[in-house]
Formats: sequence, structure tokens, C-alpha cells
Amino acid sequence: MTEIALAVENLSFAYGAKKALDAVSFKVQSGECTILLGPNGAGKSTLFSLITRLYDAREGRIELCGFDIKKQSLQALARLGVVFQQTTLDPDLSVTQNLRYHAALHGIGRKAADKRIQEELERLAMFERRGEKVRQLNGGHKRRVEIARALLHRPSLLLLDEPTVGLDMPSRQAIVSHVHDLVSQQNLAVLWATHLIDEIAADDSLIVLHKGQVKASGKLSEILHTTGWADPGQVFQKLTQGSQA
Ligand SMILES: Nc1ncnc2c1ncn2[C@@H]1O[C@H](COP(=O)(O)OP(=O)(O)OP(=O)(O)O)[C@@H](O)[C@H]1O
Repeated sequence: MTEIALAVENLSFAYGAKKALDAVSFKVQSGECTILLGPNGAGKSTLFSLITRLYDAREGRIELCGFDIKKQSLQALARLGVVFQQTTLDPDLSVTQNLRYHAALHGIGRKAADKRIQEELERLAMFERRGEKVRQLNGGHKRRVEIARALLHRPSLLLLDEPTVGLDMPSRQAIVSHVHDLVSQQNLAVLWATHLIDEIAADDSLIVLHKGQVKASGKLSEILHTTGWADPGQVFQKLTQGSQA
């Protein structure tokens, strides 16, 4: 059965007079990687700030696994794991220390925490580096630790805000492939914000955001089938650069 991990309904948000999101609606399903594709200024970070409750929207509604993030925020946020654009690991602590700290914040006991830390680090091929200080890791490895950390409390939805920015190609490819493995093996829902077309896999879902509005959403294969466009690059170009169908 498909479950809806995230439902966003008619969401609008403005910074003063500047409208950043305009009646945005979409759904993210469990077991799917949904790519939130939009050029700079499309509203991706604003949307993530609303889902994580950094800001509150006056118009619209957000549900995580059926829980309204305003009315049932504890239940809703417990189901959410987030990797922000800026790293938030403590560089002077080891990988394990960073993860234990996060587990403690979520009320996970030491024994259970260590078991989960091992599982998540092994899944991301980082267990060998568990004793290293975070400042010794390269950018790609830091990202993997952040993903492991975001998964420790077993969320249903993982939000990734441009997680590959600043990484070299092999590190980017490793992250893309690790996240897709997680989705298929753990029935996790992923919402991945990016402006990089080559991070989209053939069976991903896609939300194209432009100037605060959803221009298309659904399975990439269905969007290509309906529009007749060749690939995600053409979808992006048609929907965000003027001449559109
Ligand atoms: N604090 C703010 N005050 C005023 N306007 C803002 C603020 N933050 C964002 N905006 C504006 O809101 C719109 C959406 O910005 P947002 O950062 O959400 O887009 P984005 O898709 O995340 O872009 P990027 O890929 O560059 O991070 C843009 O026009 C931006 O200039």
C-alpha cells in the first residue's frame, strides 16, 4: 500500500510584499524519491523552512504522515529527518560522538543508539570512519554522516536541501546512489531539493517549482509521457525558461 508521507495543500508564504510561495500543493509518497527541482529563487528553501517549522505559514496546510504540523507538531516532527544545506555537525567531535549527541536529543538510550549508529553508518559505508573527527572528513563523507544522523530516529520522510552542493562528481554520485538505495530498501520517503538535473533518476517523482508555483508534479516517466518531452532537462527548460507548453 502506498502511504502519503507528506501532503502540502494550498501553501502560500510571503516575505513582506515578496511572494515566495503561491498556492503550492503536492504529495510525497513512501518508497519514492521526489525531486524538488527549481532554479535559484524558486522557493525551495522557503518550502523547507515551512515544513521544518522554522517559519509558519498563514495560508495552507502541511501534514506529515497524516499529522498536521501546527496542530500535532510533536507527532509530525518526530517523523521528519532533515539535512540542511549548511553542515551542522560539530567538527571537533568524532563521527560517533556527533551521532550519539543527536540520538540523546531524540531520547534514544545509549545501547539502542549505538546499534542504530552502526546500522546507519554501515549502510552509508562510513562505519570504518566512526572514530575520526568530523573536521578530518571530506565534504562527501560529512554529508553521509549528516544523512546517517537524520535517519537515527527512524523518520518516515527525509528532507534534503541541495545535499550535494560543493561536492566533486564521485561524491555526488555516491550520495545520489546511497539515497536511492535507502528509498528502495527502507520504504523511506525522500524530498530532495536541487537545481541539478543529473541528480534525477528514471523512476523518481518530480516537482518543478518556479517563481513560487508548482509547474508540474508526478512520476518523471508520466510527465515525459504526457508532455512528449525527451528528458528532465527539457522539462526543466520548458517549465522554467519562458517558452512553455
Ligand atoms: N529572508 C528573505 N527576505 C526576503 N525575501 C526572501 C528571503 N528569503 C528568500 N527570499 C525571496 O523569496 C524567494 C524564494 O527564495 P528561496 O530561498 O526559498 O528560493 P530557493 O529556491 O531556495 O533558491 P536557492 O536555490 O537560491 O536557494 C526569492 O525570490 C528570494 O529572493
